[in-house]
Amino acid sequence: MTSNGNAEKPVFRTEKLDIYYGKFLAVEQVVLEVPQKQVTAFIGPSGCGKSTLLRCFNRLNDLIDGFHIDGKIYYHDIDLYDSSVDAVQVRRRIGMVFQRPNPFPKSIYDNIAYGPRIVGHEGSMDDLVEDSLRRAALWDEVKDKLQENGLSLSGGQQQRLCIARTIAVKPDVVLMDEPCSALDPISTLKVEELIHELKQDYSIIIVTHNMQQATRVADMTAFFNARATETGGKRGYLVEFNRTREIFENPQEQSTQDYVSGRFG
Ligand SMILES: Nc1ncnc2c1ncn2[C@@H]1O[C@H](COP(=O)(O)OP(=O)(O)OP(=O)(O)O)[C@@H](O)[C@H]1O
Repeated sequence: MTSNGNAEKPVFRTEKLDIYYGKFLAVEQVVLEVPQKQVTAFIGPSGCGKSTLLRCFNRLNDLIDGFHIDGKIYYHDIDLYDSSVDAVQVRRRIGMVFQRPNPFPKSIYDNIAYGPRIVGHEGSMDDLVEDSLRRAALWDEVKDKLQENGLSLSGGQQQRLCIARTIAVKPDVVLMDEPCSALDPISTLKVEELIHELKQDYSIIIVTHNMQQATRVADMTAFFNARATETGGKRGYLVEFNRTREIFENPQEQSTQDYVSGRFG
């Protein structure tokens, strides 16, 4: 797997980013640089816009009526929302793993082969399927039943299948929206180990409500909060972004301290 650009440069950079659903300004003025080949966690109380921001990075919100942004998101040096950028290509380079495992109702093999077939993968599909499943630490558990339905696997295995499916199209970035929240503790640890392995090759952003998970997997952590608006709603904003250890052991803001010590949220 290759990534574009210099490893010193951020994979994403936002400039004064405002995110709207129709007239509702959901998240305001995000200024953030997400490093390459590291794990970045987004934490914060419910409704502060973590998932909204995450979905901006692969233009998944484009599918929502009324969604728009002000400001900029750069992916490497590309203005991600420029009219010349093809959102389908973006989603190929920037994959996503969701909260609930969502394998296709197809065989384990075809779950992996589906994306590469669409993009015209040349070379051995068997090798690609094996390699993707190995990288997702699932090969040994499924190698003798590749033709069985993906939905026959356990929840934790299904989530690793979804991760294998995501990396099979050789993305540059993997976005994860609470990937372990539907999993038991053992499956959660397996996925966390996998995240550690994957950061050798991919830049990863993970939304999590689990503080321990952020400390276990993330190199960098962004803490978001929401403030009340004049109209009684809530508007998210980035409070603090730093190395995970700093956020948890030496935060600069009182609200970060309160959140990471479990005093609110
Ligand atoms: N499709 C949508 N249409 C309109 N408003 C939305 C949509 N999705 C999210 N919102 C609003 O945007 C704000 C941020 O929501 P978001 O789900 O991004 O927060 P979050 O921090 O990820 O929350 P949680 O931790 O509960 O998942 C909320 O006020 C939410 O109601």
